[in-house]
Amino acid sequence: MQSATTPPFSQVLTFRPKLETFQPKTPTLFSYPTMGSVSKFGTKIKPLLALSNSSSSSSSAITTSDDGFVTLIEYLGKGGGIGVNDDLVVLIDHIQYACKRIAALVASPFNYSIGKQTDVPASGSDRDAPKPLDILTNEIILSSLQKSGKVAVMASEENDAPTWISDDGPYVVVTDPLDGSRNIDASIPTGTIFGIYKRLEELDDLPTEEKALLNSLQSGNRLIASGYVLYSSATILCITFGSGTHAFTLDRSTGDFILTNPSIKIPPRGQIYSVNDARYFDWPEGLRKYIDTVRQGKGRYPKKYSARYICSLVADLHRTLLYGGVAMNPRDHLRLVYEANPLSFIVEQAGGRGSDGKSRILSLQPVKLHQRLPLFLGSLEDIEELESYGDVQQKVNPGYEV
Ligand SMILES: O=P(O)(O)OC[C@H]1O[C@](O)(COP(=O)(O)O)[C@@H](O)[C@@H]1O
Repeated sequence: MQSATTPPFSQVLTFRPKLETFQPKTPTLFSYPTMGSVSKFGTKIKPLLALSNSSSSSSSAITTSDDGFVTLIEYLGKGGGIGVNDDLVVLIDHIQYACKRIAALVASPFNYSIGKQTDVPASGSDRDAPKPLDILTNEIILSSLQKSGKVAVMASEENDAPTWISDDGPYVVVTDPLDGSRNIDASIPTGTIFGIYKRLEELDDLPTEEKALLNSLQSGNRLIASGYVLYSSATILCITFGSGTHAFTLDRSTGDFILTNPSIKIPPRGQIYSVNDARYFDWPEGLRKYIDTVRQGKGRYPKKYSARYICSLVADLHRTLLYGGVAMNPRDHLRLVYEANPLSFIVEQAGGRGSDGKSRILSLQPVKLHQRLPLFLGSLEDIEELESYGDVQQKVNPGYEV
């Protein structure tokens, strides 16, 4: 039953937050600094280089504008995204727009009442019961993909089957519109994940349902782009087109994603493992040994590791990408098609590895849209060491409640 203060779900679906809504309408003590105005405070910040852990030559192909800042779309237009054609730029532009709307939504004072509405019951398929915000963000992404005119089919965590959009759309998009939505009431970071494939033209004559599914079950090896957007203290869009991994930070004053971390290189070793270790006694011997070893500083890297676990895949991965180490979920929980594959592509393009504990994720052939698997993402040497323990996939799954 709806409470008196909670809008009905149908109204919630028409809730369309705009970024401008969150700009102060009356003068306040604080006004958003624009990127251009930052230098007035005495420090000329160059986001292109300031946050980069890349080599200086890697961004030399990109021409910066006068103020030294490059937006995502400028970056694509100026040769940053090698092999990115106009169709793909249009698609990315629509995806970034959808993600800005989601960024506003997850930060909105109204999402509390939206989140309080009764969860939609799980369907018969192997999907978790979606939360209202999962459905809303799914609608936002779908609407942007439809408007782009560039998408044949969207496969989402929130739909039992892929949604056919247009016969002549050149691309296939797989997505988890709002990962970590269970964290939302506590304002813990969440994220959107997406992967882009080319439409398989050889399937064009098949019945719609069949070609929608087969297009969505492409192996991760065939991804032409993938990315995530992290909704945290900053909103960060991290993307790869197969020529490095690059991160852009949302400038809320202009609504632009600004290139802040070009050519991210994940450190070959980190000192952080990220896992829900309340599950320790359900883990197999190999995984327990690995964690016991590195936390005592007795592994190949002779330093004691620290634990960090946000329980929000995008946030845990983003930290891992920048600081190194391993982000993992050893049980069959995360999804191959729209979580593991896009994120593995990002990690590999940054010099790391995505594994199911035995094999490279991107070489796996998906057989089901909502297929689950153990997932290990991170620094190359850390993942290789972890895999060497052999037995790291958790088979026991008593159906945890939180
Ligand atoms: O309960 P666990 O095993 O710690 O799993 C937590 C993981 O589940 C997730 O919340 C994803 O689950 P959903 O796809 O159901 O949202 C991740 O963000 C997080 O890393």
